[in-house]
Amino acid sequence: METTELLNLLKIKTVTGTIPSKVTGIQMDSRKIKHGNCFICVVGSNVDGHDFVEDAIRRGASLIVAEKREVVSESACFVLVKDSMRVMARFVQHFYGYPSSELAVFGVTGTNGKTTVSHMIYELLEAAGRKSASSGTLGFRMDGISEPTQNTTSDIISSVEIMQRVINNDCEAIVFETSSQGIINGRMWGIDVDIAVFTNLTHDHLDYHKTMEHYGYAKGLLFAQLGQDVRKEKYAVLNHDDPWALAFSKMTPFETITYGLSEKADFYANRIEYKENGAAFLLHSPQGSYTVSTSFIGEFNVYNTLAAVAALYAYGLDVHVILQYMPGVRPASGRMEKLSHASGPAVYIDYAHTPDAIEKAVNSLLPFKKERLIVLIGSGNFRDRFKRPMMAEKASVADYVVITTNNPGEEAVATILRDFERGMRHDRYICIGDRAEAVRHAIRHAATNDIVLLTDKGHENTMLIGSSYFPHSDKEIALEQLNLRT
Ligand SMILES: CC(=O)N[C@H]1[C@@H](OP(=O)(O)OP(=O)(O)OC[C@H]2O[C@@H](n3ccc(=O)[nH]c3=O)[C@H](O)[C@@H]2O)O[C@H](CO)[C@@H](O)[C@@H]1O[C@H](C)C(=O)N[C@@H](C)C(=O)N[C@H](CCC(=O)O)C(=O)O
Ligand SMILES: Nc1ncnc2c1ncn2[C@@H]1O[C@H](COP(=O)(O)OP(=O)(O)OP(=O)(O)O)[C@@H](O)[C@H]1O
Repeated sequence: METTELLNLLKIKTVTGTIPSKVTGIQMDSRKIKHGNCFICVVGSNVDGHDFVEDAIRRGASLIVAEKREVVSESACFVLVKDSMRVMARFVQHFYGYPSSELAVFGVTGTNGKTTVSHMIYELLEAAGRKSASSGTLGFRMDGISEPTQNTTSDIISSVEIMQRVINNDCEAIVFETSSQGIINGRMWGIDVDIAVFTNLTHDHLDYHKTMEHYGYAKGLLFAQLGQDVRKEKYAVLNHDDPWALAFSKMTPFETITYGLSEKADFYANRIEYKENGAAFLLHSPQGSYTVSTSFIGEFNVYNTLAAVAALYAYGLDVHVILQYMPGVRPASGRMEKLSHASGPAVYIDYAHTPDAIEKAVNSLLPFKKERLIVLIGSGNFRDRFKRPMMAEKASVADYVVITTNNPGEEAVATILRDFERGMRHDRYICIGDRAEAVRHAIRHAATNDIVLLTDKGHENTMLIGSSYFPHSDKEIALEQLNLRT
């Protein structure tokens, strides 16, 4: 692309050096620079991108966008700007031809349920023959491929590149899981979201956001991101039963479609039958009432199902068409995933890592308890320490609790265990710092009629100890231990 085409997008800038005629790509990471690329310096939370200007030039960058005058040299053309993140969003969207405008874009946000709802939307679109993609905690998925992503919400350059691939693959839709950190850090800037979905808002990430108000504000920005151009067909899909939905509905001029268990919601469920391997209920929708059967356990998954159905209705699919494919959709990896093994206790691998998610996961298993419910909880690496006693309090409903770590990183194991212990409501628990040993203990300790719920690790297959990642899979360890019992 002509460099001047990009530079003309900016009103306030200072350019030094000879402007290269063309830009061959845009990068925020010097290690990815190729000949003729534009390198955008971003001040990060670990390091400052301005420190990598020389590296970027050595690798072939010919245009540098920076906020700090000190880095300017004669080795390249420099563009000094006020805010390089903003410039990056504009440059990269322009460079790739605004790909989100050619796709139906779903954005799913909320404290819990983003992955599950995104997974359901993606699987249902595919089943209905609407070629699609999704990007989030489980990685980038399209056409049977699954590639890991660093974040739940990827940086803007990765997302735009992904959308370009999705268009080249003739897809019509993409589902983005949008974390509050991703939104507030501008990782969604310039993405033309068509259907914004809200699951719920409860305690999490307060190490980052400090207050629930700021956390809510960050989530709300997704609904503001629908924009103001009312010639477009856009929708906000909101959980009627969550008090934050009202605030989010005020952030958009577009129609809101609500879901929940209240009869006031546009999509609501009643006559719910909870089963050990799913749920069945009566769904009431603007297109009539239908019986629904799913492989998703617990009330929270009834909400997730309603959110996905409402989002796909907003997209343009008929409710009876969506529901036709619902029985074939399996839970996402590590989300209330029941291990399949010949005998022994029922073991569930789950990703619950907030007080609300622990409560919901525990409550969804209680009706099936024959003898005891054993719950394993863990955390680490200084992540939102305030939530740990609250998680332990919710886990206390179980008959026996195994307190452990998860990705302890640089944090002292004793501190993590003590944080949890403060929230315990009874003394039927044990603290085991090493997670692998804790998982083994939970299974060894369980009788055949017990239920074991392993939370917080879900699909992940690594463990951060110190600054290094080691292989670790709750699922593999649990299956090994179960096999030893037979
Ligand atoms: C605190 C935070 O949000 N960090 C995110 C941020 O990275 P950063 O600011 O730390 O970047 P940095 O390492 O300081 O580097 C600064 C700049 O120098 C550049 N650099 C660096 C090294 C080098 O050799 N050359 C170079 O050019 C980097 O590319 C970058 O542009 O920008 C990166 C790119 O977008 C993110 O990957 C990274 O997420 C980190 C890994 C993270 O853990 N973030 C968490 C807080 C997060 O965002 N979590 C949510 C999920 C929450 C949930 O739902 O549970 C998420 O969306 O993932
Ligand atoms: N709607 C919901 N309400 C409360 N808890 C939920 C809900 N959906 C899922 N959960 C719980 O939260 C856990 C994580 O679910 P999921 O991965 O779908 O959420 P998420 O928002 O994507 O989380 P993260 O952003 O941390 O990946 C599940 O394993 C389950 O225990």
